[in-house]
Amino acid sequence: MSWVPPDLSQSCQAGSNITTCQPSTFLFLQLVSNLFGQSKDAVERQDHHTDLEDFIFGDKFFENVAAGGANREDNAYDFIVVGAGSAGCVVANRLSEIRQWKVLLLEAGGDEPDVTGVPAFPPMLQGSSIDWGYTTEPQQYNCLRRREQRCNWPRGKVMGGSSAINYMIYLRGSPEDFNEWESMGNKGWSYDDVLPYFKKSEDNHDAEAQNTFFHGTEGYLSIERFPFQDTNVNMSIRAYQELGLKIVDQNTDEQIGVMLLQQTVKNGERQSTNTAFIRPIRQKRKNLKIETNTYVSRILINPDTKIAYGVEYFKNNKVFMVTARKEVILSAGTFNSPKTLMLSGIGPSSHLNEMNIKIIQDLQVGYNLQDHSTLDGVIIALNNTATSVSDEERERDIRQYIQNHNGPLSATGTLQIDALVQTRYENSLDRPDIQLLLDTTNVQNFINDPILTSETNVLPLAYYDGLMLRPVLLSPESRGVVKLNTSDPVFGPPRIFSNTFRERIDVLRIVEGIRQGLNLLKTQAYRSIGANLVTNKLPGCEPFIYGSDEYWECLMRSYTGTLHHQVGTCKMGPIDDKEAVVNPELKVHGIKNLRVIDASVMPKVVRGNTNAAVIMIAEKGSDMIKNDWLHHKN
Ligand SMILES: Cc1cc2nc3c(=O)[nH]c(=O)nc-3n(C[C@H](O)[C@H](O)[C@H](O)COP(=O)(O)OP(=O)(O)OC[C@H]3O[C@@H](n4cnc5c(N)ncnc54)[C@H](O)[C@@H]3O)c2cc1C
Repeated sequence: MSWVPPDLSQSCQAGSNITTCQPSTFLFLQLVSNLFGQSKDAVERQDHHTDLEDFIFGDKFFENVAAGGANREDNAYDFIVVGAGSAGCVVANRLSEIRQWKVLLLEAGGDEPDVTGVPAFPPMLQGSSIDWGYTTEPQQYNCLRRREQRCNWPRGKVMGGSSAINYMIYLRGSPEDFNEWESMGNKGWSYDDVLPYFKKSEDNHDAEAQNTFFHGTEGYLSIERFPFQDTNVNMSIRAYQELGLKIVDQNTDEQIGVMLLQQTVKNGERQSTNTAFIRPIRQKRKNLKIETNTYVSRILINPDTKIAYGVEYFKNNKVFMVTARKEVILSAGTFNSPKTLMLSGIGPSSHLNEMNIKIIQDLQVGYNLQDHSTLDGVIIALNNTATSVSDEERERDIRQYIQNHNGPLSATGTLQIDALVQTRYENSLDRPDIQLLLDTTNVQNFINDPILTSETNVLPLAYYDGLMLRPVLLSPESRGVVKLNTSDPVFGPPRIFSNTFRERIDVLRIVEGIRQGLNLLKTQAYRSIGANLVTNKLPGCEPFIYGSDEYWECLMRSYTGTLHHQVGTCKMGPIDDKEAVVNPELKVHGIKNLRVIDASVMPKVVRGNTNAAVIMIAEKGSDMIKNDWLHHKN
């Protein structure tokens, strides 16, 4: 099954006045698909995407299955891991290290196509065949100018999950984030407890690896800088230094400052958790079975004993059941882990009643949703780079990348710079509350049609003539909720009520973040290239004075953005925490032999990009499982 790029014809109408709607973009995507659409994973599997829509279900759905409509896979496993994303790939690797354990890894998507490997390509992965394509529900606080007032919240549906489509930033968060988790009743999750697990997965060969207190060199996951920096990268780092920010390694105990980011890459190629943790063992460990294009619909739980004993899944239009002798581990991510729990009878009783699902355990599944929010629309025009590269230049860059994994396509443009700052609203001593990122953009397209520009943002990050300043809210107060789809709970997308910017403090922090970021324009570095702020007002915000607090708030609510760091919907917490879904050992409260291990368990989002912390959670969770079954139960 080869990769299918996003379908721009959905957005581009005849007469669209932006360049990404021109035929050259369609041809470029076709070229990329031809060159990078296949997967280098060894066995090109014969299975096809399950045409789930063809499967009929309704009120009697689960009764039919229970009555024998399902094929039972008699071959029991010790552990079943649901979802091969950032967490699931790590867990499957670590559990299958124990030779006598039989491990089954089930993934709804297919093999990871080669297109994910190219660092400059993430924009074109969103909306492509390896994205679940979720959107938020329309709300009064956010996404007001987006199509149908919904923001796109992509998630990877592929081996590697979201680590295969993300921007590869490796940033762990502040030590105090983890101490805070512990202070919320999660014993064993302080920074001292989790640091060894960050180091365990890390294989860092850059200079900072010499600081062996914080960095590891023997893990599966390669952490490196990109091999290519264009002139604006170094110029922007100099500018931040002019503003007084120190260059620091933000993956130590010091975050406030600026750095050329560490990335999940190896020799100019992405390291998803599939690439790092599964590829090296996939054909070697006989006790690990991987099933792709396999959609898990629910966890099988005995309602009397409350013991989880397997899963039910769909593949090739057939429904199967498979059993787990020891545990089921749910690693389906922030949206699909709560969804799967609710379909299995674990969730808030009011919602499960409404959905006619028999309640096995009443827990606040789906609540506590948090995200790192940002906005589109604060644009700095540069005079030293061009968006309009010729076909020849693009082909030259592709050739260079294929030959030696170098050149403009081996990096994410200016997105490889990270500044972490504090606003006046931050009370902690040394934790940042705003991340300043510099995304790349095409200025004229954005002025012509900001919504269409973001919908058709598929070209490599390497080609740009403007910077989109993105202040990112690191410690949001707003909390959202995930619920089941009312008309199609099993196969339909979950309903995501993001509640982004519902709390006023979140807006205030971003406003100050914008102002701090715009100080870049005062620096010698930016002045010397004639960089200037694009002050055209965006549609919907014309009534406000450009640059006023009200104008920035209008942009936030109209052109809401996300760093895609949604977490928290199966919150980790002790039994007396009314919102908690899993305990500090990641076991679902009240249920035996079922854990959740993924981004959904974070009680509070870390003040860094979430992939590194998810991988750490998976490393630590795997050790907890080993400890239980090797040392206590057997
Ligand atoms: C576009 C984007 C950019 C990002 N950029 C960065 C970044 O630069 N740095 C960073 O640190 N973080 C980034 N993140 C966030 C980070 O990648 C995620 O926090 C992390 O990958 C989440 O890991 P997870 O294991 O919880 O979920 P996922 O990695 O999403 O894995 C869940 C897996 O479960 C599978 N699955 C779901 N439901 C089922 C089912 N019912 N049956 C079978 N399988 C199922 C999915 O297909 C998927 O493979 C980004 C995320 C996105 C989407």
